[in-house]
Amino acid sequence: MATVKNALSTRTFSVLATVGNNGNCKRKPPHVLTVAGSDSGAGAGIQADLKACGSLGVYCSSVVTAVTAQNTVGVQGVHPLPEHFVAAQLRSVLSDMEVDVVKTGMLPSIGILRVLCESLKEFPVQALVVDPVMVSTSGDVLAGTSTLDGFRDELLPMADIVTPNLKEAAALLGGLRLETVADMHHAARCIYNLGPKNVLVKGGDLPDTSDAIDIFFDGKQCHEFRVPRIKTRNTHGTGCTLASCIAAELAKGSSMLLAVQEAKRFVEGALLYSRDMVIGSGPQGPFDQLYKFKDQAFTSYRGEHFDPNSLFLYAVTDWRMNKKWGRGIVDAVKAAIDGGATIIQLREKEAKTGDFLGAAEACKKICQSNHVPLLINDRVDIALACDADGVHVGQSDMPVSKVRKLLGPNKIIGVSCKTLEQAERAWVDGADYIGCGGVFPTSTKENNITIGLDGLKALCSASKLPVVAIGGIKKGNAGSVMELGVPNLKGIAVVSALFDQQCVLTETRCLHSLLMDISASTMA
Ligand SMILES: Cc1ncc(COP(=O)(O)OP(=O)(O)O)c(N)n1
Ligand SMILES: Cc1nc(C(=O)O)sc1CCOP(=O)(O)O
Ligand SMILES: [Mg+2]
Repeated sequence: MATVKNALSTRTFSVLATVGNNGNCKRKPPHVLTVAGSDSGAGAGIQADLKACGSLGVYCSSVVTAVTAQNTVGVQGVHPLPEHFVAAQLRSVLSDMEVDVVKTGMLPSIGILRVLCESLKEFPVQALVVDPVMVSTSGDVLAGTSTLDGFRDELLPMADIVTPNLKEAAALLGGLRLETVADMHHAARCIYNLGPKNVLVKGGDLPDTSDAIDIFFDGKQCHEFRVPRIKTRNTHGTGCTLASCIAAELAKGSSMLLAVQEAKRFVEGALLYSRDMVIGSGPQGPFDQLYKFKDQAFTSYRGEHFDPNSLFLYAVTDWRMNKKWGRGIVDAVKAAIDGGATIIQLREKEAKTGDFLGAAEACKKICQSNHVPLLINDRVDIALACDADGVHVGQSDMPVSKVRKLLGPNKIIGVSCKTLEQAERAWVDGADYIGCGGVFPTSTKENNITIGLDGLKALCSASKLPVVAIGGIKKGNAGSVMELGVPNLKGIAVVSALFDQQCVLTETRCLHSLLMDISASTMA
């Protein structure tokens, strides 16, 4: 199984800037066209696609292939549109509107499927995402057997990714039994042989698993995505939403693997937010694809207020060390920033409240003028009083959910985690990043448990949040941490390596340039 390279995630948005007649700069937003059925209940189909793409900041046009009558009980009726009118819609949009990515959902007849293939040949797009909708999550059949042949022989060979659930994967493979994760790996490879460039087999229906497991195969490597299953009745439309999000991320310029990861994060977030929502009386409810607009606090970590790259060189102050070397906290912070620290945490365990606040206010000014975020360790009151950028808490400090309530959606919250359960909780509770350690033994924090490089690696691989490594890290071993190359590991947090030293400026400069060299060589 492959590890995901910790690529710098700056996205190249598909934005075409042109100068209009009046001299104004015009902007072409990333554009997904969904070709799918209408769901009267608005949980799935065209309605889900529009909401998901809109939430991700992508323009979404729509070609309706069928109108369905459905609700939380099931599908009461399907009314396919005439082929010539599906063709007319496709021509209208594709000939005029500079579509980046086409995403397909319900294609209710082989005729409609062929009309789509012809249109795509006439108007090629950057990527084609095929959600081979055949059976709804409620078990209702949405595409006949003739369409199955069309998927296999005509549409899949054109697809950049196909995203079958277990039933659809089984149908595409002639009724193959898919009951285990090993079966899913096998299915992903077999479907790949039908012609798509990438395959995502979704294991949401896999029996006897507490995790939701998906298998992604890009023709070379199989990636296994495992997340704890979210217990909710509101899962109608997950397939449509996932495929739309993949399409939206591709339209924004993501690589396929990152698009899939981001799409999965979006769906998980939406399910979590909507898990207790009650709409309709049937067995399967919709979830809220617009959740990001509803509860800022819930989704704060995805907001604009935090750039995970700021974790690159994270300086954590220590009152005793600064005293030992005869300098004040404000001078120490200034030197760390001048040397290249990308984020500062004031960890002043022994300071009196008044002194701490005074120092925090002075540091805030320096940090602000250097565009470096300032966090406060443990003390939410001090953070509020000095309007710091955020707070770092541990497992025995104030819980993240409470800190979020107090600080609001636009502040940064970091939380220390040593286990995968803690990391999952951090995400659910709305933290922005995880501090993971002790990577090595440290004398700065008493009785700290060392989890080692292996513990760090396991946590980073499972985490949905960016991670900064901490504990005993210094020039001599920083390379071994960053060269792990694990997803989500964004930097190192250090105390004694900067502050238990004669010259904070020199030590910070030195560590910063070492980190730059490492990231240049790992990206090469
Ligand atoms: C970046 C970062 N990671 C971990 C910690 C430790 O926080 P905590 O577990 O609350 O321990 P104390 O720092 O409060 O002793 C941290 N401070 N920063
Ligand atoms: C504050 C802190 N937290 C840790 C954790 O494992 O969560 S280790 C640690 C101390 C880090 O100091 P130094 O860089 O001097 O080893
Ligand atoms: Mg603490």
